[in-house]
Amino acid sequence: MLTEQQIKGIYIPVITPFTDDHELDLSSFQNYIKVMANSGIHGLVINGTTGESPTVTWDEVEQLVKAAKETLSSINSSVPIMVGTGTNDTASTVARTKKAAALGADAVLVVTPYYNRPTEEGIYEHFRMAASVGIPVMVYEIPARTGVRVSIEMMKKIMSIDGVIGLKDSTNNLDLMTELVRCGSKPILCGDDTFFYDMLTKGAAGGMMASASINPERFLEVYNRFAAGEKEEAYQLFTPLLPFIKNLFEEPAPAMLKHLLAKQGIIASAQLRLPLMPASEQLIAKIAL
Ligand SMILES: O=C(O)C1=N[C@H](C(=O)O)C[C@H](O)C1
Repeated sequence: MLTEQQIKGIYIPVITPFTDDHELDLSSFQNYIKVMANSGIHGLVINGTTGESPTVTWDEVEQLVKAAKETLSSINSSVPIMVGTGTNDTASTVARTKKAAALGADAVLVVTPYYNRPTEEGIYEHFRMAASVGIPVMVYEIPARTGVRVSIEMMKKIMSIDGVIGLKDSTNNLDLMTELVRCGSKPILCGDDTFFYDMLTKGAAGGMMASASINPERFLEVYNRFAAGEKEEAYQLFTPLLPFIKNLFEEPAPAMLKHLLAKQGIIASAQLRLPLMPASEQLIAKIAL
């Protein structure tokens, strides 16, 4: 199981490859997991936003976790696996969290409950219940997608729950993490790729970023330089990545990411499930590998 100390470095929220018939493509998935794990990244996240969680069934998530574990063991890799189990229903979140624990996940990623607009007390209870299962919980705050923004005071309370080991911060600004770090918070990973360098300077422990799937060593180098105290070098390495990151998210993710992974030959097809659509020809023309 993951510890707070292991929440650092580059975590890859993995895509879910589909065949052209929209079925799971486990063979591409296993190849992709192997490439990511061999690159030296610090962790993998299955069924995050990048994994198209809204259109992947729980039964499919279980197949993905089993396939990833099998691949990692075949290459003697100890890269930890985090599984997205958060929904906007506390009971189903708890049930999924129990199932992820039974599958041997190292931690779970639980998003702030979206759509039903709970009170802050309700959100606190949601995370408390998820953490009570006994597998480490990483909180995922992404207001632009959930439609709710947890106050800084409430996030401090949520972070103090036993079993919560850190926060993936996709709030699109530095206010939350600046205050949490000031109070000596549990580790925070940047979940908003363009902010990676800025968040490192404010005390982030690393990043959980979809863009790091493409040539992960570029992001690892930024992190390693920064961690070694070579901040200017890290900045000089990160700045040229920004146009690539912006293009990657210009259209709904992970369309462009899947296109690039297919182009690199890591997965067989860039297929998505509706309502997500393939990357446009205009965007494809903008990004040369
Ligand atoms: O897969 C995720 O989870 C990620 N979420 C962020 C988002 O959805 O905007 C971006 C991050 O790169 C990965």
